[in-house]
Amino acid sequence: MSDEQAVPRPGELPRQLWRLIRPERRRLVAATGFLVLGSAMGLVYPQAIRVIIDVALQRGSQSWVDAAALGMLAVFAVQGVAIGFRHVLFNVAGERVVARLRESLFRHLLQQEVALFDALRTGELASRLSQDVARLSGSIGQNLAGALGNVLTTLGGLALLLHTSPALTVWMLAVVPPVAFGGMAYGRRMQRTSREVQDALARAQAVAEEALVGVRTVRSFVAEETEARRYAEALRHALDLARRGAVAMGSFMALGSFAGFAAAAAVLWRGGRMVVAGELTAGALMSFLVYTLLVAFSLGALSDAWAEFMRAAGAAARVFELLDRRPAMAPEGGRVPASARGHVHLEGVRFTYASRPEAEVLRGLDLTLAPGERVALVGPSGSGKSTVAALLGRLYDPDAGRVLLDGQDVRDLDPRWLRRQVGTVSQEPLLFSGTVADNIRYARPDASLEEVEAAARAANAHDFITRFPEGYATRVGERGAQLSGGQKQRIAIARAVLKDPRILVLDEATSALDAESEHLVQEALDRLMQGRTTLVIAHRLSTVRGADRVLVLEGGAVVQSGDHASLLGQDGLYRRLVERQALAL
Ligand SMILES: Nc1ncnc2c1ncn2[C@@H]1O[C@H](COP(=O)(O)OP(=O)(O)OP(=O)(O)O)[C@@H](O)[C@H]1O
Repeated sequence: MSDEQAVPRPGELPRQLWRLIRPERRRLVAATGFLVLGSAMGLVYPQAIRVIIDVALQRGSQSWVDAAALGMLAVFAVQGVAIGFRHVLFNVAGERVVARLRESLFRHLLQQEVALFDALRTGELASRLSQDVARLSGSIGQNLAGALGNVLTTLGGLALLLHTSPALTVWMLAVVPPVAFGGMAYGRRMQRTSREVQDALARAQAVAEEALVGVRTVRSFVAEETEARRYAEALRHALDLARRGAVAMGSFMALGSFAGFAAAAAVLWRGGRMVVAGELTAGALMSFLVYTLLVAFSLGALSDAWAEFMRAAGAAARVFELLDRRPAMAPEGGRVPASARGHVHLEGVRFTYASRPEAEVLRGLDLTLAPGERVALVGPSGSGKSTVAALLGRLYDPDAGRVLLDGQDVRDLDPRWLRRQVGTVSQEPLLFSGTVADNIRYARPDASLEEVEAAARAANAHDFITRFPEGYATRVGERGAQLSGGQKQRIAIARAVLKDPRILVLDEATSALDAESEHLVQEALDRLMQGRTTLVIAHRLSTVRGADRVLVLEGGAVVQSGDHASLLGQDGLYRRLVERQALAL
């Protein structure tokens, strides 16, 4: 999804935006009031200049000068207050809209089917949450306010110019706007050049980083000189671009400054002649010049704001596209049986990951788990074991065939209810930053501390948790970084105990724990499996020995089934796997 190309469908964006902005309408109306007031004050003060020059100076009256100056001060004071309120109100409204947008986007993202996350890069999703939304926030808050102010100043300024002298206004309009727009267009080109320089520098940095991170490899291949040359080359490219940019900028500054002052001189020349001819007062000419500057700056700022709006529209389109997306798998709704017995049946299941359409993973898989039965799934790497587990929790739907729980197609059941019946303990359990208790409670946020402790006891985790100085309130660090592998696993088991599902999917850890830890984890798992239908993706001989039945998976289908002893007696894949000590590796 490339930048700046996604353009919203007409009519769509305003409606979606309005829904988000609506709650801020009072604040925005007040902000607009202050905006109008501020802009009006900006347009009033040149009148004071006119009064000072035309009336006060000609009459030689000190008191008129004083009055005009005081009047100007009052105008600036009001303008200052208006600018302050405008800024606060627009920004707060903008930030509130953006927070609302971020929240609903995040909520909506979490509702999407898992397959979407396989296809999209996480970085891209995170960038929508942060950068795209931030770009929108800039537009809604400051930019919109600024642009509106500039429109008002331009229109008001033009009206006052026409009022002061229509003839001079026509003259001014022929000279000033082309210079203002020309300057802005050029400025944007300069921005592009400076972005190119940034990109070139970033590429040079990537070269340096690669070499520094891999300094051991560089050293052992005596490639220091090669790397230095690569870096120098990348730098030279950036330097070339920067030099060209500097020359362009220099000529722009020369030309721009000349054009700007020449335009002012042209207006002054024409106006001066009118003053000499008695068609205009000196004060009117001065205020005319000030209005001209105001209009020129506002026009320039407007064309900048326009460019920013176009970028924001692109960002908005990407954000709203996601916000509009309906999950391919409804997140809730469907039958809610009173209880589950735990009979699982997969019938002729075929499945291909949408993100990998060329490789069919499951090819007509049949599998039955009786209530309370403990079944081990083994097979070579990539044979689809984890995929079977994912289908049980309905993270994906099969392309053909059915997954049945107690004889009912899982697609007819409420997914939230279904997922409460299926508990998973994976190889590398993911803990969230927070306390130990928070992590165990993840299964049931309303569980009492007693229940959390009971679950931890059942998972052989209570002892090590209470040995921490802060016990259950110990923070585990991001992704549980402050815990050992065995501790993380036991917390994950405690989580599953608390969830108390009818069906259990265990993905046995491949990385070996030390014997003591291994024993504690195994004991906890045995306790957890009691009375539950269990599917273990097995990696250890001890696990398959303890299973009621072993299923051997190959090429996306069950090729052998039976208990350990009988399978070992057959000349087949199972025996080869056991001989190679590679049940599932
Ligand atoms: N999210 C995904 N998107 C696309 N392809 C996937 C995805 N997950 C797994 N696959 C592919 O599907 C096939 C089966 O993967 P699966 O993880 O089910 O195998 P496995 O038997 O559990 O393997 P292992 O023992 O190595 O964990 C593999 O070829 C894998 O590359």
